[in-house]
Amino acid sequence: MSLSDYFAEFIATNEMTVWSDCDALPEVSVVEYAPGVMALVPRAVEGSPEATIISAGIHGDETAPIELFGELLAALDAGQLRVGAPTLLIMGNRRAIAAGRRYIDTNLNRLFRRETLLQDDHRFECQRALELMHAVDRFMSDVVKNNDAGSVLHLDMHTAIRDSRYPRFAVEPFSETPTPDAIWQQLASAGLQAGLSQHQHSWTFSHYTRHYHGAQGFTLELGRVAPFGSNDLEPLAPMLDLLRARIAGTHDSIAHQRPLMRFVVTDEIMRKSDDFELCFADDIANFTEFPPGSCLARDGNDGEWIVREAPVHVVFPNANVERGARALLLARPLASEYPGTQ
Ligand SMILES: O=C(O)CCC(=O)N[C@@H](CCC(=O)O)C(=O)O
Ligand SMILES: [Zn+2]
Repeated sequence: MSLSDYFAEFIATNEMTVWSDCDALPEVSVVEYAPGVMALVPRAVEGSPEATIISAGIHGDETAPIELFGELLAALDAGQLRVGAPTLLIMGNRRAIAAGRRYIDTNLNRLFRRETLLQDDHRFECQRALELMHAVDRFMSDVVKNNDAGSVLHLDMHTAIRDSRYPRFAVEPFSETPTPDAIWQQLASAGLQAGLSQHQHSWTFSHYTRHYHGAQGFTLELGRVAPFGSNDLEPLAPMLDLLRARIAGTHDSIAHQRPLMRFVVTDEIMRKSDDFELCFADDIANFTEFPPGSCLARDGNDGEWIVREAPVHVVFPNANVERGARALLLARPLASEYPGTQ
């Protein structure tokens, strides 16, 4: 069975896909950790190559990352991409992808919290979050050597609902430990134009690998949501190059010279009531700047959110989130444009 067939079947069928070993990767141990989750581990490795976790389809309507993932599978199947470093390949929300929806019961990318996610919550995404957390735990304990957790890179690929002043950007989950410069440089070389650092825990998938395992986890926004077949993958070619290089274990040879604009989240506005609305047009681009005095949102009896003394940049505004969920992030730029500096 090819990896492409396996993942296509996983998305398309309601039956459990059964992985049967393939001939295309003779020097690689290919193990199914959970449905739609494959660990590829080279049987003989030189040195200690850095492991990578690559996930797509956590939101079912974000198709460009799924197409990029498909390119990797095709290259692996064709023998055009050698596995030189441990890799965990994850296809997130099967049912939401098949339905072309962000999620089925609840937003999967808010559930990655060990302390609160219960085994007996039978909503589809809750069960899937448990499977994905266990798969990452297994990869980190069985495959990643002791003390190497900090070198593992988790790239959780998404696309944004709206346009963006920086069409491709990385969200860095909150952590006490700063991301090494070399990682920012890899992201910049992959064509990411901005990095947005979270100011508090957010319980997303990439936060999970960072918070519980000390890995380098990022949510990547790779353009705008579009149906399958309508994505322009050309601007994502450098991203594909990075993914290929990480799998091959050759990313050290990638040239780094692009700048990356850095922002930090200063606040988030939650939707509290049914009467929540944004004060600005629905289709403004991510990172649009609002000067002091601007109204950002109105929420039932809580009144209006007004920008105070310094301008803010608005990211992920969405009035239609579930009650209690994040409706927008407010960010400010860091002083320097260059990777790793603040
Ligand atoms: O465009 C939007 O409003 C949402 C795009 C998206 O799915 N973004 C991620 C970001 C996760 C993070 O904050 O790290 C999400 O909302 O889950
Ligand atoms: Zn998403």
